[in-house]
Amino acid sequence: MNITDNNFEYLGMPKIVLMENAGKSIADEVATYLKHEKGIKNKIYVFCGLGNNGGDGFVAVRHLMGYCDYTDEISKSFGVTRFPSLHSEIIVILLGKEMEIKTYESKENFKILKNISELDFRLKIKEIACPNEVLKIIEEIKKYKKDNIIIIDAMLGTGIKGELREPFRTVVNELNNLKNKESKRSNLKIISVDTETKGIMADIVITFHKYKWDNNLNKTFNIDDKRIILKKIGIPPIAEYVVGWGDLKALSKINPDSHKGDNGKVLVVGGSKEFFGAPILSALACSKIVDLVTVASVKNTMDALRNYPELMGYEIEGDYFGEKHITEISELSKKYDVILLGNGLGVNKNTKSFVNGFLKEMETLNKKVVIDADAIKVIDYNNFNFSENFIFTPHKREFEYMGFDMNNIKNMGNGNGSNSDNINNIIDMDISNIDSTIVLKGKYDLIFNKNNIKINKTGNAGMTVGGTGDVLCGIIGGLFSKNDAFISGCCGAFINGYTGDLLLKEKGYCYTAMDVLNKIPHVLNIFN
Ligand SMILES: NC(=O)C1=CN([C@@H]2O[C@H](COP(=O)(O)OP(=O)(O)OC[C@H]3O[C@@H](n4cnc5c(N)ncnc54)[C@H](O)[C@@H]3O)[C@@H](O)[C@H]2O)[C@H](O)CC1
Ligand SMILES: [K+]
Repeated sequence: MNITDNNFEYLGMPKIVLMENAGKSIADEVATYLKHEKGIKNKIYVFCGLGNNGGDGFVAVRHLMGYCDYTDEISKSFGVTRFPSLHSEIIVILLGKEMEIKTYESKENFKILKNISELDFRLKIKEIACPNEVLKIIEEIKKYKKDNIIIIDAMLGTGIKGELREPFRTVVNELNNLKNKESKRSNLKIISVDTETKGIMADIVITFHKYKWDNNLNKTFNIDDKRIILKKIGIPPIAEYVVGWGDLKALSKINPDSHKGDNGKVLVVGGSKEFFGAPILSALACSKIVDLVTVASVKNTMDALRNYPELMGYEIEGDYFGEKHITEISELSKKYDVILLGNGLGVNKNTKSFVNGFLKEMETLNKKVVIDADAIKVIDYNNFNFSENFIFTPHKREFEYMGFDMNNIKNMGNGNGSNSDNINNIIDMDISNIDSTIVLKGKYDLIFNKNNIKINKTGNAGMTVGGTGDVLCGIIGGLFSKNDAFISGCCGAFINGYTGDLLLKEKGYCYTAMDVLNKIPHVLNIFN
């Protein structure tokens, strides 16, 4: 959920506008349950949490005030035509203190309510922290037998973690008891905002944008649950399919008081007599993210490695990787979290038998592997399992080596594709056996596996300079040491391209892969 919210902000839509749309949609629906009969009062109790679920509640209250303000005989008797009616009263119960409200958008909306409640006696605001204050409010609600009682649960939404803490737990228990005791009363409704706070028995749930969030188990309604009312709040479908800073914020954080090696150990398996630089570029990129990076390669690479004290080396005998290295490098790989395979490996029968044999071992060891460049070209795909621990980083030609057809990709980026939420409408071929994550590089990178798909729009034509593919592989490998494959692929593509965009502004198109590599810490810091 937060990933989409934040990525929508990345697309330029401020969260406070989303909250406004959400809160208004709540008020528009709740207004239909208000009673406008003589002698009947509407009493709306809005229980608000300290996160954005509570924020939605604040916005809903403000819009509800508009629905409660209608002229009536009392107003006329005051000789004014528009005086807030006495027929409705809204009581906001904040489950905590104002200064504990978490987000900017919630704080701002709470401030507005405070300003209104100073002038309009129909709006009361109570800040409660301990459970027994809740009991007094419940007793108060029980007294109003004839009034139309609407209870709005804006306590917790998709951000809930673990078991309910106080005073939320008492509120939920007491509201459920009230509901049970007064079950015959048609004039008492509990309406939940976005999701039911854990355990509450809501009559109605007004939820936003969609019925369930794949990456957030707090929201998994099914379509035929009659209590659910779905409200669109202005989030276009693409917001769920674009890689943005929401994805970066969801990355696991580097633990500040960690020890050497806690933040990832990566083994780079690449290089050959001719191409000894490629694995070093990947390794250097990776070393900006993890603690320990070792390059296993031929002598030429080892000689070049001497210029980079931050990298460790492991020399293999010969000019190319071959069958005889499978056991040795598989053994070595056990000490590492992630293996980067392919940069500068060379394409010949030796490297072919090494890559296929080595990947079988990696699959047996359940090792995370980023498979790039030459390794992609030499795999025997007829006898290959796309394991979920593998990330591929092909460009278009390598993608076709893998047995895919570029004509099946409707690239969302240049508008000739569909933005629907079904992978097959974007990639119309059977990828049900693709557990691996594929980062298909292009003007817009497409990152997908059989369950997920996202598009990355960072980057520019300057990225075609040699070596940026090796840098991308290193970034993804570094992230992969502490995150799962899909988010590592997405964020690696985003960081690589975003770095290139910054360099384009600074240097025009003539930046190099080393410039990108050296800019990575700066970009990581922006989004940390
Ligand atoms: N894109 C949309 O659909 C929009 C949804 N909005 C609303 O935002 C909430 C999610 O907000 P968030 O701040 O991430 O989380 P919550 O408000 O649900 O809760 C966080 C809040 O609660 C505290 N907390 C967490 N766990 C517990 C617990 N077990 N017991 C007590 N308290 C808990 C935590 O400390 C935080 O203070 C979504 O549901 C929508 O309602 C946007 O407003 C509009 C766009
Ligand atoms: K709720």
